[in-house]
Amino acid sequence: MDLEAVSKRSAFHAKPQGLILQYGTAGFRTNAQHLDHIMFRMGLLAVLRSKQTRSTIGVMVTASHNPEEDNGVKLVDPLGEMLAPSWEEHATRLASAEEQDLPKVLAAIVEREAVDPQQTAFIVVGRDTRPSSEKLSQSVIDGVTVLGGQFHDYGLLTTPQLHYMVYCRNSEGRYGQATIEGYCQKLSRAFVELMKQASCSGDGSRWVKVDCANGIGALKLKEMEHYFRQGLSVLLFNDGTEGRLNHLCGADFVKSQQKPPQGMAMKPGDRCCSFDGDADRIVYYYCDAAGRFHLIDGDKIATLISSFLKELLLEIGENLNIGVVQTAYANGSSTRYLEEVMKVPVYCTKTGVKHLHHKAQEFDIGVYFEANGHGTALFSEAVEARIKRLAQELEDEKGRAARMLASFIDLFNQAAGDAISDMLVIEAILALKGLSVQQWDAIYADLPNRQLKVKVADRRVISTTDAERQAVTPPGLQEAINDLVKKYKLARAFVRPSGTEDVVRVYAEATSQESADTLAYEVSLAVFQLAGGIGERPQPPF
Ligand SMILES: CC(=O)N[C@H]1[C@@H](OP(=O)(O)O)O[C@H](CO)[C@@H](O)[C@@H]1O
Ligand SMILES: [Mg+2]
Repeated sequence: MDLEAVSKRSAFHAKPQGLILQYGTAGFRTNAQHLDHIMFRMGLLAVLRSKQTRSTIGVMVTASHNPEEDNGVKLVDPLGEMLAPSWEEHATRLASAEEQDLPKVLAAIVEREAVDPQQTAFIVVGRDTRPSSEKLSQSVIDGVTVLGGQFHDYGLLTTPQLHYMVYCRNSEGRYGQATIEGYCQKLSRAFVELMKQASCSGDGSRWVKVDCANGIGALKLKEMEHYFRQGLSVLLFNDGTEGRLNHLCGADFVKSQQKPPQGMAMKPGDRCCSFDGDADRIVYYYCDAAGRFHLIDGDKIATLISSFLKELLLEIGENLNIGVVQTAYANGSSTRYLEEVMKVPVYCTKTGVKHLHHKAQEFDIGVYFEANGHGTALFSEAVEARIKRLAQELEDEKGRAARMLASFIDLFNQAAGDAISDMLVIEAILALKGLSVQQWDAIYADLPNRQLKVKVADRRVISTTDAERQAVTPPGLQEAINDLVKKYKLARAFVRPSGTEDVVRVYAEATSQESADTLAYEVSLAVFQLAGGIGERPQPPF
């Protein structure tokens, strides 16, 4: 490895002095103007990780649901997973190193991780539709090549498509073909197969309205549509031809504002969904006859999916261990419904999909979703092999159920939460069960809830335990929250420092919107007072 060449090349990707960025929950993310050196350095790091794991590593250039002027980058590990935590630290160190220290920091990582410099490296790169993404992805490639790495640039991809490509390449084709064609065919074949089973229930002309957040999802759905048209028509809105990326639209906007995106023509009863800017999140919604908006978030998606998979297993007569993984943000009603009515065990992890993904791998079938709509289902290798065998061996109703489950296994993107794949899964389940969007929504009633943000001088003063549901520091904060929660029926509240924004997040839920709002406000005041609030005191959200 020619570290001198790295130094020379790095001069073309100079780091603004003093700029310190951290590899957070979703990689590096900030205004695109500050990211060129980060991209170059992540190209370098990807090469080291690839050499160490002797596998293909992915680099995705995107800032997901953040504004168009932002950008970001994250690395994808061999099985399509998020980068291992110890390497996140290397990423932060490498990104923060001043120019002259770069070779030293690289050499330290090589030594610490026992990277064999002679080993070959292969990197795949993808990017979203932001104006800054193309140039930034070239900087990644510059970093890859200066360290002698080979690469394939996929160009425009959704984030989950890149995760899929990495997984395929490292599974010697067992998971699928590492091409867009391979992705479209794998998912569409499974979907069309499932919809054939549903057509006997009389619904041959399904359609759904999709808000693409003016992002990559629109391009990729257009590219894929003809593969699955037999089973579903998609009516695209916010397809990027006019509006700005994520501006007043997209899954994050719809979930956090609890209202429809701009630019979508919604009639009462229409089944609608929104992707986020890199198409790894999805939420559904509809409007009733009185014009009231109803959101169907990640929790209800997880409930629909896990209940359906459980029913299929029952029909096949297989007793497999199925679990649902959520975070503290999951609506209390969803947890209660899953545990008490569906008798499905539920686990809570820290925020951030890597934690959920990791936990879900412990089950035969693990379904995970963040309330904001990021999630998927994972099937252990043994289960996948067994179901695919049963699909061929069994006959009658059992055989039909096994073949359906086998198709669902193919339809899920098991590398990462994927809005396109999840949408097809949901559409197939609704069609197979003959459920309308209103009937799906009626499975349980969400507890009213409120999320607020509080600015503090240093959010690291708040530390948490019990999957972020209890604050350990600063002293007195948890006691204050407990006292406030006690005032309301069936209420719950917690606070945690955000991993992607410089704020403390406050969450509260209760039996009425008024109580949830008041509780969230009171907890915000407690944070402001006990955790070093800055600027204006929190205002009531009503
Ligand atoms: C409450 C919330 O929605 N938090 C989001 C947000 O993380 P924070 O650490 O809360 O900023 O961004 C993450 C990355 O996209 C996502 O995984 C997570 O669910
Ligand atoms: Mg996203």
